[in-house]
Amino acid sequence: MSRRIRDDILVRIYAENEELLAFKPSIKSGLDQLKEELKTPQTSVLPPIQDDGGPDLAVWEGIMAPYAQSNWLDAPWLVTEFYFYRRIIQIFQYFRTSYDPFHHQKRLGLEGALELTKELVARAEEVHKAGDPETALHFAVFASLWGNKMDLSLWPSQSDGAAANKAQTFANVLEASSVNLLADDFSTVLAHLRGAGASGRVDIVVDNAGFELVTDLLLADALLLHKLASQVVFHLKGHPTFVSDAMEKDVRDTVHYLASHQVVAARDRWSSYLQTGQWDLRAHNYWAQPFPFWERPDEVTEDLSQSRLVFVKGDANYRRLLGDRDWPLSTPFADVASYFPSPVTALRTLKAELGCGMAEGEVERARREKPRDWMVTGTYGVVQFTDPDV
Ligand SMILES: O=P(O)(O)OC[C@H]1O[C@](O)(CO)[C@@H](O)[C@@H]1O
Repeated sequence: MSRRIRDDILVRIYAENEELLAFKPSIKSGLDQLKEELKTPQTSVLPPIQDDGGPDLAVWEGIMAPYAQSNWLDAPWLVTEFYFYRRIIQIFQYFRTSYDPFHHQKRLGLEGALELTKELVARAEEVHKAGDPETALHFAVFASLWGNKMDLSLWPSQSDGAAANKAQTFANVLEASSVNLLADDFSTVLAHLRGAGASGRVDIVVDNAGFELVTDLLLADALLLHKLASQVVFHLKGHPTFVSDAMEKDVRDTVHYLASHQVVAARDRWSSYLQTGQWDLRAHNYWAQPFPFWERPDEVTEDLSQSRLVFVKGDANYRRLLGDRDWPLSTPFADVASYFPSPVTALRTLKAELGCGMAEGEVERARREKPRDWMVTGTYGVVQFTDPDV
């Protein structure tokens, strides 16, 4: 982990913020110090987050208190990953400047996926016109699930030349989706959304900006168009983290960018959803912290409990849903996630070695097909639902 952060993520941070670093030596030396720590992760004790004006400082003191003497390797992986990104924004003084060191990558992710996005939105429009809510939701849920395989932490943004490959890859991914599903509660999700008191509010705990975010917007669009929700609330990171994770401004930038690049749905519908509040964007620093989801500030619990269904996107959010624990893989999802304050659906491609709710036969199949890395490449996915009240 520390090597990937140092040799990949940190290298890109230097390169993509070169202009700023040239006249801000304090930021450069902060990055240099972090790089030094990561060269000797087994002996570098994790320094506390300093007062950088962040409203989350006391929370981070609490998070890091048990690890005051820990180094990069002996503190839990999830904690050090979130901590790394919190250190980065401390170095860049995000809370004083609003400077997003990952802006460039997020932008490349969006631009590099423009052709693919147009193709996908056009397909979604055809599906909507056909008028069948089940087909429309199916298309949108699986686009949103497999959109998570495109995240920038695994797929560095590339030039336009690679866009065709991405389009092809994504087409293949969608096609292969049913084969690569290790748990599929789609029909229960649909029944729930169509159930008593249909419509109302549906939430999405968002993961990455770029192409994945576009697929989440498609999901939110489908929910409204087919009257499966009357409002969609997006939960976004309060500050830059995990490279490409989406913040409120990334959603607005994305809709604006697509609207000005002839994506008609973005121009005609998505912009007005944002204006009317049918799409409601809510940012909280909690989403950028390593707590298991059963440890929540009261206001987050209160907020989520208003929802008819919360979609939880991506691998890092899924790890938090499971408390990053090593559950037996066949443990029913309901047994793990029944603490959630509302009905919940996880849309996750597997990128970390943990999981639940997967039948033994499916796990065996995946192990046979990709013995070395079936859990970490995003090849396999799950759609898992539970309603704690049922
Ligand atoms: O964007 P996602 O789906 O949350 O994936 C991020 C994942 O990448 C990693 O940082 C490395 O694989 C995992 O720790 C994390 O779960």
